[in-house]
Amino acid sequence: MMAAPSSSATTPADETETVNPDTELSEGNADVATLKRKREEDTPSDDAPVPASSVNPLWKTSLCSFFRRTNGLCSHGSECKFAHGEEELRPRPDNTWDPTSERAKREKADNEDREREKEDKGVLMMTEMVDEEEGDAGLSKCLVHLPQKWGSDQLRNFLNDQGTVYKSAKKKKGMMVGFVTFGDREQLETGVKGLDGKSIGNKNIKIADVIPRPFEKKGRQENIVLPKVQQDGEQSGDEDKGSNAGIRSVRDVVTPLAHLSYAEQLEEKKKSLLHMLKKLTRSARKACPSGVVLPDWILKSRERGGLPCNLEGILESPLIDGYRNKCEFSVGYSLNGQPTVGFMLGNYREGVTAVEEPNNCPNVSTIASKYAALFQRFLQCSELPLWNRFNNTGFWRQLTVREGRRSAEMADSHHTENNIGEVMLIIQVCSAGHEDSVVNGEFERLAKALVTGAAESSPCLPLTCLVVQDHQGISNVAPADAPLRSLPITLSNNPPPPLEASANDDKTRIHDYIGNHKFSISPTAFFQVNTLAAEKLYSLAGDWADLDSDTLLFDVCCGTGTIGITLAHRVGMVIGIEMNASAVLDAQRNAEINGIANCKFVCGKAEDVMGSLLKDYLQSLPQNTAFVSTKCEEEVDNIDSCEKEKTGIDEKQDTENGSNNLAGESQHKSSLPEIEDHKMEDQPQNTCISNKERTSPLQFKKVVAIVDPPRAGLHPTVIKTLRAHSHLRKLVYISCNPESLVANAIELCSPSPENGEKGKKDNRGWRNMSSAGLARHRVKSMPKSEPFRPVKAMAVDLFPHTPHCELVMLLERHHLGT
Ligand SMILES: C[S@@+](CC[C@H](N)C(=O)[O-])C[C@H]1O[C@@H](n2cnc3c(N)ncnc32)[C@H](O)[C@@H]1O
Repeated sequence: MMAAPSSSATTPADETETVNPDTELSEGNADVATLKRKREEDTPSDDAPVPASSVNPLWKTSLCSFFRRTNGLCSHGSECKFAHGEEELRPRPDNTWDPTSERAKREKADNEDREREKEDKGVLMMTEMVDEEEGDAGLSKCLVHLPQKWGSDQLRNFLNDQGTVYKSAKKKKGMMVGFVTFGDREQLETGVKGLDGKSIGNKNIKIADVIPRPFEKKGRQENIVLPKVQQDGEQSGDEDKGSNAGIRSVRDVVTPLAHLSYAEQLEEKKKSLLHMLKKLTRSARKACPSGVVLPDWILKSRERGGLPCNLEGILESPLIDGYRNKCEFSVGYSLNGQPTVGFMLGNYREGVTAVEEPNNCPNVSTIASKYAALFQRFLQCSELPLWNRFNNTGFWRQLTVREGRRSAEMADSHHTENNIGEVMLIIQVCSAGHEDSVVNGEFERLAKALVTGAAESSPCLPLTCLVVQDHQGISNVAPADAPLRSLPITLSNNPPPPLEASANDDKTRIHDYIGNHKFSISPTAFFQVNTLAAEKLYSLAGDWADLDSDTLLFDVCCGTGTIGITLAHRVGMVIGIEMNASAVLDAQRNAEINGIANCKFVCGKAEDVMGSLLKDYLQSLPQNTAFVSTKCEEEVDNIDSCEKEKTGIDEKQDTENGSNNLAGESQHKSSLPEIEDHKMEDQPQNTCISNKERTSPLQFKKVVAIVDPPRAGLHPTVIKTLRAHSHLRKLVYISCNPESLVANAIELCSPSPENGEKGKKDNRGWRNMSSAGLARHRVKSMPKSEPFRPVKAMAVDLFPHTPHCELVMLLERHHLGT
């Protein structure tokens, strides 16, 4: 199931939008009810032809209750619209089955089994929290589902309240697990019996084994021989096998769909997208203010089995294996205690810190795996320590491998690895507290090891630039302005040139191609991780945006300018908006190297600049006064604090959510590029426009926006701005997180209240709301404006073997004056 990673963590019981096959079918069930009401009127007469299944998509998609109750005596016989028995039953348009059917029940049970299996396996390994002196790890247990805000004191209080006898107990705030060591086996058995299943809040405690790992001794790593894993308190006989027992493999964690054929993976993704889309209809129906007529698209959703618009399909990824052009490899210890470069086996919150090699993850390219192995070999004899997530100390943190393809003319269709022409390696470290001379020495040795390893590899590996990122934060997600320095790449035995204190812009970039367009990419700029599939995505967005030379295209969250630049020849002008300063510089450079003159890129947060840009560029167009009032535009600026805060939280979740840290995207704080005299006088300080003069407003017949926000979705201010500007009739929404698309679409597509009703000031409950619940709440204070309507949706699979998928939705408003 493709649940967005953050949903379960933030969705409380009272606001649940969880996917329940029964409630999911409620729209469909409404259709069935209508069918049942009509069955008498529609009873086909002898000479009337039987309605063909093609006429009604719900034909025989529900079991006939008369047939079932009367043991086959339904008077409509074979002409009955309802299925007489399981054999006649057809799947519903959304690919689900009548929930009362055996098939649906079996599917549900299978899903539950799978979920349970996942839960059972989702535990744990670490001894950092179990002291050496406490001795026998066999006497330690891990308590799962504890409140994250608890520290060790609260855990001990809880154990004392329960009358549990133990030797020591530890817990770190922020984790949902704690560790208890018992004095002897009897204490352990009694303790486990008393604690297992005990509820705290709405969670039941689960007891898991602790799988010991090496721990740190006074800053120096020390590997200890691993005790055998405990199975029901017994020691297993095989150390190597034992240490991995019950733990999901890195392949399962990073690419959980890899066990399915590609066709099956697409089917899974489609199913989960259909569930998500139906949530949009349900939520928009709920959000519709009382006394306001439901929009047509909601009323007609019944004909589509509850969908807000048709899901037209799912475009396949041209490459299914090794497609990622960017991999972020963690540095840490494997289950066997070896310094390892790869992926974490779970997330820190759940107490998992073990890292395993990426070799079995089919989405990782051979080149990336080889670089991970080279770096790993280097770390095994480095003088400096690996980063320790428990006490936030250490030096080596992360390796990012970014690849750029050669142009299409040079492509080798048989050996896709041969198409990689450039590679950038970014090594993240935390230099604080380490001596410069030692650090510089290690960097020189590292550069040599990587350059030599790449040259000796067969075939040899491309290596274009080597960059060090210095980051002191707790999570590996560094801000865009974290210091970068370039390491020289030299193969000769001559002494290398001195290390450069800062990354020289020209030396720290790689290039990739989308169609015939060449893109220059700097270390922290976003670039879609599956270039060939992104090409399909952008061209679909362009087709749906219905562009022509009279179109002004807003490319919102434009990154390195990929969407605007690839579509520039189809429009009059492109305005790109992006908050990451180096991505904006890349975008400018990219327009130049592709000889494109009709693109402008603005550096700033969309929520800060969108309103004034729309005003500037649209001011000479005739206003559609039916829907825009000055008041409405003014109101856009008044975001209440709840929205601001919530957005901040979403962004944080976003960055911390990359549980398998194959993040294609990180949230960056913008730092300004050095472009002089380009600040727009009426813009907030942190924004600038990339061209020399401010272009005077031009007359464009059409204004279209393509938005491609990060996982958290669009800021509420951007949504209000888009709604407030009635010239904007068409909006193509590209989303890497269907859950936030749904939340944003609720706000974009729900009618605004008649009397400009204000949202309640008391927003204390927002923290516990789902994103859809929050969106419904915001609709209440939406300034009076014409809503969009969902016209069609299409998925593009950029992430084979994982549950993720891009979703594109076309939103429109009626034509001016209608
Ligand atoms: C999913 S990426 C899309 C980038 C680009 N459209 C592409 O396909 O390469 C989202 C981009 O939005 C940028 N971003 C995130 N929050 C933003 C904000 N509030 N305003 C403007 N840009 C933002 C990120 O830096 C990132 O480049």
